Amino acid sequence: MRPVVAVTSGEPAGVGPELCARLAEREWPVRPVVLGDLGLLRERAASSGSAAMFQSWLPDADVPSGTVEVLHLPLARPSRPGVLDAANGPYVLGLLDRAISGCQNGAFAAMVTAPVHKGVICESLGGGDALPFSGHTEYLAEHTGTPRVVMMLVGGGLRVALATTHLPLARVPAAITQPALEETLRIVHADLARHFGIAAPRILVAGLNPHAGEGGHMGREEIDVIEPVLARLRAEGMNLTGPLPADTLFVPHTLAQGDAVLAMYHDQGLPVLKHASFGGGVNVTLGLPIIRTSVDHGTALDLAGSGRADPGSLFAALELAATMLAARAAHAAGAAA
Ligand SMILES: NC(=O)C1=CN([C@@H]2O[C@H](COP(=O)(O)OP(=O)(O)OC[C@H]3O[C@@H](n4cnc5c(N)ncnc54)[C@H](O)[C@@H]3O)[C@@H](O)[C@H]2O)C=CC1
Ligand SMILES: NCC(=O)COP(=O)(O)O
Repeated sequence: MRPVVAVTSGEPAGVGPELCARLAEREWPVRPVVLGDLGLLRERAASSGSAAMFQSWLPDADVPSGTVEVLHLPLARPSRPGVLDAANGPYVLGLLDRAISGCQNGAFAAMVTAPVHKGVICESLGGGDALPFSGHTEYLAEHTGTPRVVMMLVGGGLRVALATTHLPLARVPAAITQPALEETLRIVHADLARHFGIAAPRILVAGLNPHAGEGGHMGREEIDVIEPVLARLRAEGMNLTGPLPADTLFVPHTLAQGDAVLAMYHDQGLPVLKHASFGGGVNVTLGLPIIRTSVDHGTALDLAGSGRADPGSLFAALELAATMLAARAAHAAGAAA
């Protein structure tokens, strides 16, 4: 029996629904079940030229090839491609809630997420200028009761984890405290072993400031925060290199010396990753009690309904969820032996 993986179809006005229809094009090592409005999925498949067939998910039913299994959850209002509607914000969050509860009660082995639109969800929550929804990562942490999680993107031969995620740049330095950085590194270390089969991970840690602070002349976070944490964790046996100047960390010679990079903030690490792998990269949430992977791109409202959106990242996200499930089982078996 293949493990059942929930695939949330995301923002209904974006490319998520049509990309989910394209899961019908392949056989998968896991059994994907798309969470979304069945009518919407049919309509977007048709408008984007997909020949996918759809069937309601019944755990014991057989599925002909070329068919997408769907757990139908109804839209609040009909959706047009490229046109956001805050009335559907609760629908999008409802997809996530259903996937989370299914992972927690054992119905699903993992979840994969198609893109959501953070702005329209904030609007639907009446956020004003506040940010009541800043991303799947933070939402999953809150809704699984996990105090800290880590966003890591995988692609183009790279693994790039982030010490901070969706935060205004001005708030980044204050968020990089010794306890936060220490917890983040522990999560990256543990999950590279648990979910990626890397027994003794080598982690390259970026500095925050240009030239990693130039010995304190261009900022002191490296001296006051990062170095003491690295020293403490090295004493426990972790293989950590840094703080490294971020501008040269991503040269091939340096990257070859690590299994993953820890960047200090979103736009320090992700542009490099997306340059190397856009369309085939995967976003993984480390530190959760469940396995969650996601596409590396957003809602692409400009492409919705056109059939021109590339499904490569969604396909890679599903493949990686399957690989992580296998690695987790092997790790657990090793620990029990
Ligand atoms: N996993 C998620 O839920 C993510 C959600 N977002 C959200 O998506 C919304 C739009 O973000 P943008 O910055 O405009 O990024 P975007 O990724 O939606 O679009 C950037 C450019 O990439 C293109 N693109 C995106 N996906 C593509 C695909 N599958 N195939 C071909 N081309 C593709 C778009 O057409 C556009 O030109 C925002 O609300 C953002 O927060 C962004 C990244 C990830
Ligand atoms: N830049 C990554 C992104 O926006 C996706 O974040 P999340 O929704 O997976 O938390």
